[in-house]
Amino acid sequence: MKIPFTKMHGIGNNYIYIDAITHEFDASTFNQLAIDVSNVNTGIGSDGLIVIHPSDVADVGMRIFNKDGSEGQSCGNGLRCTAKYVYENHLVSSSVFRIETKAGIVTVEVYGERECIEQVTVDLGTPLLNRSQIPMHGPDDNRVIAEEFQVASQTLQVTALFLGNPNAVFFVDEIEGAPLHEVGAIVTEDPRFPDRVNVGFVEILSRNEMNYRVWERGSGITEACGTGASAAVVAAILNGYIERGIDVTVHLSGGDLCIKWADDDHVWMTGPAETTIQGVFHWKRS
Ligand SMILES: N[C@@H](CCC[C@H](N)C(=O)O)C(=O)O
Repeated sequence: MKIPFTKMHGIGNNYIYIDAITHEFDASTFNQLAIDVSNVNTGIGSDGLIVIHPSDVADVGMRIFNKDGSEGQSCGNGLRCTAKYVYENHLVSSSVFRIETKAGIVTVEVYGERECIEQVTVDLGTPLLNRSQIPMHGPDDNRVIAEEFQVASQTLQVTALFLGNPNAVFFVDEIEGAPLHEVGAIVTEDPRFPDRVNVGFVEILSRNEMNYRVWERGSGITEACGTGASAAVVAAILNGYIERGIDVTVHLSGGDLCIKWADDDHVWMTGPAETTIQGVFHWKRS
């Protein structure tokens, strides 16, 4: 089967994009297709698959499938790339438009020439802070802020919230020593998070700057996670490290994002989107 695709990335978080507005695909194959395109040896190599599809409730729709074939609810870097793709390909007319995701409808704004969008702002909406909304098991339905959290033999402090996807955030003294493998790989599968979780590590650099690294649910370590970095800014504000309502620069392995938790409760993320390859994947279904 021949699958036309575009490979795009947002600060290194790379996905294979298929356009289900222009082409027809069998939606029941998306989980397996994500596994197969992500394989660097027998596929294309990516952090997963993003399907751009028609929407009845917004201008376009987007679905995100991780490397292991599981479906996430949203994707911050993927939303910026989807916005670039649909605007450059004249699938929307205005530079401000709405994208449907499994986590709700988000508004995006693209900046640049019609054929060459470079930066995109995404209104990721309102973070969900109560335990049951993350979801996370526990004794009550309060917010999870610097809560003691046992991982193997260590006692850590976790701040958890839902912003597009479930996120657990740990603050560390130095990002280079962040235990991505030792803690990230374990916590993402921890039964206290019934839907699994994205695991982020944050080093606070100043009142408006932080380093962030991530172990993504379903994909492992990636160069960047837009919803995760946005959740990390909210977590830093909840812990009193950063003030609300200001632009925060988040340094990720693949580049920087500008993120603000505004006074109206919405979280705004701005960053680049890039196209790297267009082609046809010759898919031998496994
Ligand atoms: N990389 C993404 C998030 C992708 C989904 C995530 N792994 C999940 O399943 O929750 C981003 O940029 O937000």
